[in-house]
Amino acid sequence: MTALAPALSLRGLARRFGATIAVAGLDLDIPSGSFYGVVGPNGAGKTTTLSMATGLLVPDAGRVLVHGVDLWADPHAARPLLGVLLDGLRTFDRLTGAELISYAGLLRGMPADVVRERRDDLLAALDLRAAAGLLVADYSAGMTKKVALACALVHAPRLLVLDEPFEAVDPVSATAIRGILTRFVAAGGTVVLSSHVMALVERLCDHVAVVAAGRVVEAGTLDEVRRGIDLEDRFVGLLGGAVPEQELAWLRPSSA
Ligand SMILES: Nc1ncnc2c1ncn2[C@@H]1O[C@H](COP(=O)(O)OP(=O)(O)OP(=O)(O)O)[C@@H](O)[C@H]1O
Repeated sequence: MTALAPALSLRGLARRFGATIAVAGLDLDIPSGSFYGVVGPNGAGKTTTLSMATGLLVPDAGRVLVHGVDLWADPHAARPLLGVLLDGLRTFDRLTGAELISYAGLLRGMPADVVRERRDDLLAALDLRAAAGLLVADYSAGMTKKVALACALVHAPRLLVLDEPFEAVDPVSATAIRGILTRFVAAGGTVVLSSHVMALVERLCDHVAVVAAGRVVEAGTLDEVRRGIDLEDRFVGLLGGAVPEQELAWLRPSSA
């Protein structure tokens, strides 16, 4: 591990599912201390990339370095550095929210009293105190996302990788999460998040990568990527031509 190493380095990352090439030799460096947004159209390979970058999906090829540590060669050294929230990841939903956070902390080998203290802090910070004793199976989509975020934060990782962390989360909770993440980066942590909400990426992130067809098509600081225009306009300019405009002539209320 070196002080100068990027928080996350992806080199030649590749993965296919049958005939589908989900990630096609993707290279990306996430500087330490950055708030990094990953954007791209549906099916671009973002979730597959983040799954391989966090040890949850075996790559067909390529390397993942977390603060200079090779994740797939030395997972025991790399995993403690990582906090992960992935879209659609199954969780132990027969536990209560409080139990799930405790379980995540204890699994990381943390002392029980520290886990208890951090669990209570996280439940309060994410407005989950009233739901702490409910089964996660009975949580709403936004509450499930918040408790999963708490599990990703409990061991105070150096690098947080979050797939769509704001999806389904109400505006008050989203503000609280933004505050938590901003303070985490200000304290020297690194956040990588994927999102389809360009305004959110522009507001939060200092770097952005645009991914399409399993590759990075543009990456750099927010200003380098958006080139003086809105990120959304830049995104559509880069990729909009890929989606043909299809006239749905039958889609008229009167044509039933
Ligand atoms: N488990 C799987 N089995 C088969 N194909 C998969 C699987 N996971 C992903 N794919 C395919 O890989 C490609 C990339 O999917 P991925 O979920 O990584 O994209 P994404 O950029 O996260 O999309 P979205 O923005 O819609 O969430 C898609 O064509 C998808 O159908």
